[in-house]
Amino acid sequence: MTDRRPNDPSRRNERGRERNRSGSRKFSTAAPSERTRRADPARLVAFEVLRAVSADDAYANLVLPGSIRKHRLGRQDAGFATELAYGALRGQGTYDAILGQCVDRPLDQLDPAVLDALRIGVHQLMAMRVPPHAALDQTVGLARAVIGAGPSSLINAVLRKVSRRPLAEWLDELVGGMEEPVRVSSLKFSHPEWIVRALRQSLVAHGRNVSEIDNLLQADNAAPEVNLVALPGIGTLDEVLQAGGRPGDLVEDSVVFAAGDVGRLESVRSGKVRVQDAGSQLVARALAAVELDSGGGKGESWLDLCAGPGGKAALLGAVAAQGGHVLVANEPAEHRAALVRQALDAVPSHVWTVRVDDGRTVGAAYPDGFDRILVDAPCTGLGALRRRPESRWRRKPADLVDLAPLQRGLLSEALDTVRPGGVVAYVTCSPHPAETTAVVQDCLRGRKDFSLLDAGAALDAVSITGALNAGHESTAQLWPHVHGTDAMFLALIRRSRH
Ligand SMILES: C[S@@+](CC[C@H](N)C(=O)[O-])C[C@H]1O[C@@H](n2cnc3c(N)ncnc32)[C@H](O)[C@@H]1O
Repeated sequence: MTDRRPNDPSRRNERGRERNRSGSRKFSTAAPSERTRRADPARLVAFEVLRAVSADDAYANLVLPGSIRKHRLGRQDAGFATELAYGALRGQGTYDAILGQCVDRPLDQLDPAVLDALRIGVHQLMAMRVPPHAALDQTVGLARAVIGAGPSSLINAVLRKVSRRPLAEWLDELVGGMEEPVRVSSLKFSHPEWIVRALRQSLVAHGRNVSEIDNLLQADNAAPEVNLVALPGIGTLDEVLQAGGRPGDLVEDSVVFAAGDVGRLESVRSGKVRVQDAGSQLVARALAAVELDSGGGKGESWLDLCAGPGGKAALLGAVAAQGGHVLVANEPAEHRAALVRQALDAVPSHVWTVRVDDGRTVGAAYPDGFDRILVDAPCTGLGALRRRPESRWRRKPADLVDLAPLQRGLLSEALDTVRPGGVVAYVTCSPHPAETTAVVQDCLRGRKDFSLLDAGAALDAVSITGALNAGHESTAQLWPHVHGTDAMFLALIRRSRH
C-alpha cells in the first residue's frame, strides 16, 4: 500500500499546484488556521469509520463499504482509506501510548473525535509512507472540516511532536527499562496485555514455543490476503485466475486474490466462488473427508450446528452434493439463517435444509442422528484478530468465561446426536485452551464411546503440502504466523460403532 496516490490532494495546494516539490521543507510554515480546510475524502472515510467504532460500537468492516460508497472513492482512494482506518484501529494501543507522551493531559480527557483524528494522523506518520507535512496538513484540514477550528492548533502541535521520531525510536523510548515481556509485546504490537497473555498460553497449549508470540502478534497486524474457494463441482476459478489471482498453496480449488474488489467478478457475485479463509476451508474439508467407522458411502446426512453466516455450510453443501449426501444447516438467529440460505443458494436445493433453532436442542428433531456434524462454535475470535481490527479492544477476558457453557452445550449436543461410527468436528477461530482443548476434554470425560482422531493428519490429508505440522496431542491448531490462515482449532471426535 503506498500513500502516494496520483492526484493525492495531500501533495497539492488549494490551487492544485504541487506543494513542497523540492522536498527541502518538511512542514508548511502556514499557521493551522491558514492551511487546508477541506477534508480529503479518503481520510474522511477513515475518520468516519473510527468515529462509528468508538462512538457507536460499530464494526469497522460493516461501516467501511458504505462510507466508501457515500464518498464515491475510486479504487486507489478506497485502498488508502481502508489501510488508514484498519491500521489506525489495529495500532491504537501503540499510537495512544505515543500520543500519551505528546499530549499535556490524559487522553480520556480529549474530545473523542479529536483523539480519533490524532490516531489517523499518527498512523499516517508512523506506518504509511505519507510525507509528514501532508499527514499534518490533511489531518488538521480534516479536523477543521468535521470537528471545527477549535482543536486544530492542538492537533497540529501534537502531530508535530509525534513526527519528530520514527516508530522504532518511539518504541525504544516507550519500552525502555521495561522488563515484563508481556507489557513489551503489548506496547510494541498493539494488543491488550490480557490478549498477549492469552495467546502466549495458547501457543504453549498447542505445543508451540512461547518465543513465537511476537511473530503471532505481528501477523495480527497485517491485512489478511483474500482467499477464494470455488465450490467443488459448482464453481471454477478461471475468471479469478484471469483477473490476477494466484492458486492457493494450502488447499485445492482455492485462490489468493490481491487484485482489488472481488465483488466485480461474476463468479463471486453468483456465489459459486466464495471468499473464505484457507483455514476455514481446510477444517470443513477435513470433516468431509475423514473416514467414518460405519463405512460411510453415499447417502450420509451431515449437520452444521452453528452455520451462520454460512461460509463452511456452502463448502460442505457443495462437497455433500458431489458425494450424494444431504446437509442440515442450523442457525438460531433468523437474520444469520437468511445469510446461510443465501450462501447455499448456489448448491442444488435438494441437498440442503436450513433450520432456525438453538443448537443445544436440535438433536430431538433428528432421532436418526447424523453421520458428520460440524460444531463451529461461537468463540472470542482471538484467532481472527487480523480480520476485525477493533475486536482486540472490545473483547474482554470475561468473554472466555461467558462463552464456556454454550460451547460445552453445543459440543455435548453434537456428541449425543452423531450416529455410532460418525464424526463430530469441533472448530473455533480461537486458539485459547479455554475454548478449545478444555471444552473437548470436558465433553469427552466419562464418554468411553468417543475417541479423538488425529486432526493434524486429517488436515494434512486435505492440504496441498500434506505437511502442515498443525497437530498436537490429536487436536490441530492452525496459526496466522505459521500457516497464513486464521488460528483455527480442529478436534475430530468419532463415536464408536458399539
Ligand atoms: C463461528 S460462527 C459460525 C461460522 C460459520 N460456520 C461459517 O463458517 O460461516 C458461530 C455461529 O453460532 C451461532 N450460535 C450462537 N448461539 C448458538 C446456539 N445456541 N446454537 C447454534 N448456533 C449458535 C452464532 O449466531 C454464529 O452464527
